[in-house]
Amino acid sequence: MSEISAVVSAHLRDVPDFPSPGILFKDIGPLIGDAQAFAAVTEHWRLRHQHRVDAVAGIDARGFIFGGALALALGVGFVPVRKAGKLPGPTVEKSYDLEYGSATLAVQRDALEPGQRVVVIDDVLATGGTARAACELIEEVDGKVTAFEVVLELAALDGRAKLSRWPVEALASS
Ligand SMILES: O=P(O)(O)OC[C@H]1O[C@H](OP(=O)(O)OP(=O)(O)O)[C@H](O)[C@@H]1O
Ligand SMILES: Nc1ncnc2[nH]cnc12
Repeated sequence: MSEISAVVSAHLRDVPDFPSPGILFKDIGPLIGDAQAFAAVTEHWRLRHQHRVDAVAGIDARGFIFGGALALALGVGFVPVRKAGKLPGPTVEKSYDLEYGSATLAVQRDALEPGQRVVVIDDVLATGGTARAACELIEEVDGKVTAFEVVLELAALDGRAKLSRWPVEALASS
């Protein structure tokens, strides 16, 4: 196990039956509550994406926490991929299914300049529905997705199968 994988794994909390019965929820609370662990994640990604991206996109809501920190560390702008109905002005939207429900994501049409390179950030990759919708939205507003980065991958749910068009990196897997 790599050092960053061990740090992440040591700072995640399992919460059974949340938000609905049968779901084993992976809580990132302890990870972002620990300054050193949070910084280690951000620094790991900064080194991987430095000089390779023009913007960071984060997925509502937990992807905002990690993506915002990474954008600051890289010195690039941040693009929020928000739950629908929250962003003003013209948007593009996409509906999708996730492990415990369904939702719609939105991005502002003018969020990027054509061809800008974007790394998409989230906390958990489960079935992959959320991540695919987010990556497709970035492409719809003319961005180029360089990678999808996630803190934790739930490998048994095979979210990667929905993301074959983009490089996928997970800091830890369970
Ligand atoms: O791979 P999937 O099955 O699509 O699930 C992964 C998504 O589920 C969670 O988001 P949620 O919609 O619960 O939003 P939140 O961050 O606001 O809690 C998580 O933060 C991912 O975005
Ligand atoms: N099991 C899980 N834990 C945390 N976030 C999730 N998003 C989708 N499935 C999840």
